[in-house]
Amino acid sequence: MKTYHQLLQHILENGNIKKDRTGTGTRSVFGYQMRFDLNDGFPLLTTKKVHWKSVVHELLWFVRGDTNIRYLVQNGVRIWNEWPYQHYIEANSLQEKLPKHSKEWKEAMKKFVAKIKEDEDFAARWGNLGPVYGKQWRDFNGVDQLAEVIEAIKTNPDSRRHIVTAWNPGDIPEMAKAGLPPCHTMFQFYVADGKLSCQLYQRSADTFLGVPFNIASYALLTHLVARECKLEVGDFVHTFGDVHLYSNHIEQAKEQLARKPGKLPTIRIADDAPGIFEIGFDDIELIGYKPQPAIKAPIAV
Ligand SMILES: Nc1nc(=O)c2c([nH]1)NC[C@@H]1CN(c3ccc(C(=O)N[C@@H](CCC(=O)O)C(=O)O)cc3)CN21
Ligand SMILES: O=c1ccn([C@H]2C[C@H](O)[C@@H](COP(=O)(O)O)O2)c(=O)[nH]1
Repeated sequence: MKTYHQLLQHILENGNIKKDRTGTGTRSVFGYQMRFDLNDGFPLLTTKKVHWKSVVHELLWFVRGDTNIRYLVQNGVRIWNEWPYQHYIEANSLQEKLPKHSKEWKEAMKKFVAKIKEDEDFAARWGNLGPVYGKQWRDFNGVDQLAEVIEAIKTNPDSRRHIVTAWNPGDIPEMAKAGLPPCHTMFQFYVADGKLSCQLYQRSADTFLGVPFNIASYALLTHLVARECKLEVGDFVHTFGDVHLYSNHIEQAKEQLARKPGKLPTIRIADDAPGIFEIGFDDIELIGYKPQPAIKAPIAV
């Protein structure tokens, strides 16, 4: 995963100092591309431990068209909790009582998450992120983009129109309320030599926390779609707009850069596993993942 290290290094050397929505501050560059041949192994970072379980559950949650964090919470995935929680705080005018990132804020978040898990009505009211990825992939103004793109890959592999877009302009204000406008904005598939490649355009990228998840997630999506279409896997191409390192991730990035990348793991999907729309967590096995220890970093909300 030298490719990812090169991106970290590139931002450290060339990043513009830039303010951002969260008030954290970033070093950022505009435009960058990485390419991973999925036949070289599964691109899950080895120079820090990435929470694989979250990657798989989040992707299955997108594929099933779900937008409520309840499924994630019930499966021990924490990565989307902050946004509906902050929306709950603001909708109930609790900002003064619970200032972002304070001790009280953190304590109250635990209670909020427990309630999402236990109380179905509360989850229905406060756990929804709005019409984010899952909704757009499966029902973009009535179009099941994921099902259609899979059908098109099977019937017309040479097409140059194998696109899924999460950027639905009319829905952006609704997404911004409790979630975020999509960061992984659109992706395209390409077939050559019996291999399926995928390219993602990511408009905004948190290089230290988000990108390792995004690479793994789209690599897994490519495997699942290839299996569905009886193709081998090709490349995953990751193209960026504003790709940044938050100012409170710089030391962590340097710590990671000092580590040497190890051998990549592989994945195996059970032969008797159902298709992409029914596949379960246990059907997907990660083999030989031996990462170096996790590196903690605060998330910008
Ligand atoms: N600022 C920001 N960065 C992101 O990457 C991001 C957002 N916001 N908002 C929406 C989603 C949520 N994603 C997230 C959120 C949290 C982590 C995170 O905290 N990761 C830690 C711990 C993971 C765990 O074990 O639960 C990590 O070390 O990777 C990663 C991706 C990606 N997205
Ligand atoms: O999958 C994801 C989702 C989000 N991010 C990051 C990119 C930015 O740091 C924030 C979003 O903030 P905006 O102001 O809406 O750009 O989340 C990511 O890297 N990957």
